[in-house]
Amino acid sequence: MATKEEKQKFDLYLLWRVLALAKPYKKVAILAVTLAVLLAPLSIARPRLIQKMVDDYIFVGDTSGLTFWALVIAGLLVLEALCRYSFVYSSNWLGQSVIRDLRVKVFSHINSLRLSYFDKTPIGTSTTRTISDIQSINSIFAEGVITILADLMSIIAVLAIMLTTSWRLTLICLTTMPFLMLASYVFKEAVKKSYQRVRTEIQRMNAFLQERITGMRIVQIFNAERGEARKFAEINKEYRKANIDAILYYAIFFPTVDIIAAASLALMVWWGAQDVARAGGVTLGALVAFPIYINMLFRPIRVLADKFNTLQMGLVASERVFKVIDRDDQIENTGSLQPERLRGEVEFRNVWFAYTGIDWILKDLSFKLKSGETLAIVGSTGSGKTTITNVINRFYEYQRGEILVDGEDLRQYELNALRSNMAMVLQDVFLFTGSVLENITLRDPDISRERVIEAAKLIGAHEFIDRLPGGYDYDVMERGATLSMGQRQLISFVRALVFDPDILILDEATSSVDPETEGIIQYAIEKLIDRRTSIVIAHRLSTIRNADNIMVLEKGEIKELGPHDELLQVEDGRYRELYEMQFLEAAE
Ligand SMILES: Nc1ncnc2c1ncn2[C@@H]1O[C@H](COP(=O)(O)OP(=O)(O)OP(=O)(O)O)[C@@H](O)[C@H]1O
Repeated sequence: MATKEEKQKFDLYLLWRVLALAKPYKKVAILAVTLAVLLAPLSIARPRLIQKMVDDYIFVGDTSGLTFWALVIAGLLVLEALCRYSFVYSSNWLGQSVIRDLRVKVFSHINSLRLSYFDKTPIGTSTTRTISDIQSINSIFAEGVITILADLMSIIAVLAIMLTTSWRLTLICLTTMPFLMLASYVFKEAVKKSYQRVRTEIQRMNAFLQERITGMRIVQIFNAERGEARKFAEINKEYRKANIDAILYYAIFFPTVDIIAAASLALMVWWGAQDVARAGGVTLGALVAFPIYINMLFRPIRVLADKFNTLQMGLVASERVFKVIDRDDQIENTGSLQPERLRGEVEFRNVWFAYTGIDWILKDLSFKLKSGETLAIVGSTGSGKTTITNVINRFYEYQRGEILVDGEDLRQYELNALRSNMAMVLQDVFLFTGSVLENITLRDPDISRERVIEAAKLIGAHEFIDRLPGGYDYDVMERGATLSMGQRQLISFVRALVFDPDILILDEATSSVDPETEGIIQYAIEKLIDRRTSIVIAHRLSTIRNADNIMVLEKGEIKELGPHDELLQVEDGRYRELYEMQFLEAAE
């Protein structure tokens, strides 16, 4: 456990790090701080002038200068309003600019993390970090540091003017301070706790909702709506309770401060009136100005405790965001080879791989693919087929052995150069919200519409895309929900083809489609793998038959490897068994 001192040091470090983010906006930051400092004397000038008007003019029955001073007060009011507007605008502008930059930074960083990070981190967490946590950092600028500074400045200024006006009256007013301090402390701690609960509950609610909506089919098909609704109602109830608790503390605290302020005022009037009557040191003007001073003193104190909490919460959020940014979990990218194109030779030499520890998923794998060859991988579920494709892409790092591409170690290639020469078609096609065209080009400006159409025509997808309302501009709903499985697959084939990869990795979908679509897909795959090195996790008899080699994988080991005809000859062979049981049956 960190000691309180360590915690404070850490908070200061976090604060410094957050403030350092404002470096590119130094001028605006200086402007905001200057305005904060300027506002304090500006706001106390008014009551001071009122005091002067009472004492120097009204009290002595001279009305000659009243208009002038009234105009000065009005002018000051306008100036203060302008300064306050500029202050609020500049501090929020600063906060929003900083978090805009930070969001981009976090998003880019998340994009570069290894896939293993996402295996361990729920999607909801990454979204929370990029959106709501960063939003809280804005409050450090907009409601935290600079406004706290402004409030402190105005407290100091008010106290100074009060003391110079009448130190006795000031001391009378301050007798209630210990009560105020105590109330602020209790409030601050209580609200902090309930806000922490609010945050936890909202995180739970986010995660729950996200998962249920994603898995809506399962919920509905198994009639789980009622159970899920009950669970949701439970989380919702906790969320409501945490919020109400927080609001309750505000409801108690603010009237308490008002009562304390009223007590100060009452004490001041009681004592001050007697003093004026006695013709002591207090002037009538001071008695008129003091209630305004008291109001000005209590107003910032009233919100200060709350602002410290906001600052604290902003710091907690910043700690989480920095944790993501500091995560050094990228795939090592130290290679320097950046070939324009690859010949497409792939070789595995005694490759071992485990997702965790020594739980080997790939065991001593060795095989070779010549340029332009197709390798079909078959094997039972969980045998490691997808894993092979994951390590070639460097989504995950293999631990032992060597993978060579065109005779060079995979790690010798610059990651982007390597990946730009490889394409992957996943079984579970993922489409983003946007047009068909955008889903194919992935917003790469170098890929023209003509090229997309050409690729679509080549693999026989053009006709179906053209028939969609709007054609290539047809709006794909989230994850492509409005398209059929076959259509989604075809779009992902075009996507792979326009990138014209030298090595293609294809995870064939197992979902059955109607015979006509099946024909189109089969044709598309043939075109796709034609004359380029391809590794296909194969489920179609046609793909397997056409492949140069077939690898039968079992528990991460190669059981058989060779061309279709050769493997079929193996007596009691695994491929022969699979072929007869699975593929022939499916084909029939
Ligand atoms: N991200 C991961 N983290 C940890 N273990 C994983 C991960 N992905 C896969 N595995 C494990 O690795 C093993 C091989 O998985 P893989 O996905 O490569 O199998 P597969 O042959 O492609 O199976 P399928 O035909 O069902 O897609 C499985 O036991 C699986 O549980």
